[in-house]
Amino acid sequence: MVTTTIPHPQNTPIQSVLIVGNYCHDVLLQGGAVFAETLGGAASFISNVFTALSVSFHLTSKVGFDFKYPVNHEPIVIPSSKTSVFHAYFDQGHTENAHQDRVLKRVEVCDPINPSDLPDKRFGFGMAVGVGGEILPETLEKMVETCDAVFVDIQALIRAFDKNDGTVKLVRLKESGFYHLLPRVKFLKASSEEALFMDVEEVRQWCCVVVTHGKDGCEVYWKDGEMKIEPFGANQVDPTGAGDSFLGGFVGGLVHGLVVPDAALVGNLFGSLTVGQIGLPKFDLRLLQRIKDEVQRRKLHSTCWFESGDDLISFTKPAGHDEFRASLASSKLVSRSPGSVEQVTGQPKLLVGSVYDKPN
Ligand SMILES: Nc1ncnc2c1ncn2[C@@H]1O[C@H](COP(=O)(O)OP(=O)(O)O)[C@@H](O)[C@H]1O
Ligand SMILES: O=P([O-])([O-])O[C@@H]1[C@@H](O)[C@H](O)[C@@H](O)[C@H](O)[C@@H]1O
Repeated sequence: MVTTTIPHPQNTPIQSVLIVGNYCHDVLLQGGAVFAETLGGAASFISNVFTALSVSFHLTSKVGFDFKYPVNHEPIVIPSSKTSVFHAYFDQGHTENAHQDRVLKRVEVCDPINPSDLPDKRFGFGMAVGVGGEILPETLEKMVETCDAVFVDIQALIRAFDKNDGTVKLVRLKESGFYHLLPRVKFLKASSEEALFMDVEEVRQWCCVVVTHGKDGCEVYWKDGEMKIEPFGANQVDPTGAGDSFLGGFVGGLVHGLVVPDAALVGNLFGSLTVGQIGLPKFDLRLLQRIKDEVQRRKLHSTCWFESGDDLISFTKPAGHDEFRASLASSKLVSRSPGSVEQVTGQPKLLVGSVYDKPN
């Protein structure tokens, strides 16, 4: 079995998670018209998945006086600031330096998250998941000091914003001001577009790199190997938040004691559930119960991170991985009925009936 020396947090069975990143308002546009307004930000998509998976967490997030969505985990409200707002344009085609299927513009920006905004306590897991440049190098530094295992979404590190219209551009990870911290980070997640802005071969020597590939699932790279994790099918109507929900499912799976390949399947599952809906997804309660049951069953049958007691995480697909995938896939088949749907935070507001269909 291939293993690597990632210590498991504090040898305690139940892990607490710190999520750091601002909520935002998302406005989705197509053909010059707004078709939906929703709560956004990686923090909101990840909280949604954690609540679905019964993972408890602390969230540090900032919004302005105009924040308009009810949420279960209250953000810090900055009275002198507006909430960050992103406009997502789905019909401007491919650009060299941005997400392939949408052009994002940050049109309002809330305050950054400073080290002093973080709670003064230790966490098993920390997640640096900014969307609008709100995570500062010193904030990530405090996270690596106070969290046993830090997970970073590369978008928190490499986004730059056009001075005139806020268009999101990407800068190379090496020039981001965060590079020196990577040896202290445990997992770095990037979409395939974002991965072009880093040297995967170099970074995987320091931390595990997870690259997501949309409908094709994801790939995990670590020092001594790599593996592809199969996707789940989906009827995509809105790609927003797929990567965030993937990360929520992945970390949620690890928190529940799954090994990396199995947790990445849970990530793929939540990514696929997210693209099937506009904005923050609602999850069918029976589907969630099936997923949680499968995760518990799987945990009992694999050598789990927290219970192995040897401080090692296995990156090899354990026996039964394909069966676990099949059982998760079949859990998607449970039918939806009125009253069985859960959504933990803000509802999207649909302004016109049509939805965006991502070209594959
Ligand atoms: N069309 C799709 N069908 C099935 N799964 C998808 C689809 N799009 C995304 N996913 C899932 O969500 C994950 C993240 O999506 P991706 O588009 O790579 O991220 P991002 O939203 O950051 O660009 C993928 O690895 C995959 O598991
Ligand atoms: O779609 P995805 O890349 O996973 O994540 C998205 C961010 O890129 C975007 O800035 C934000 O406005 C969305 O709400 C969502 O968080």
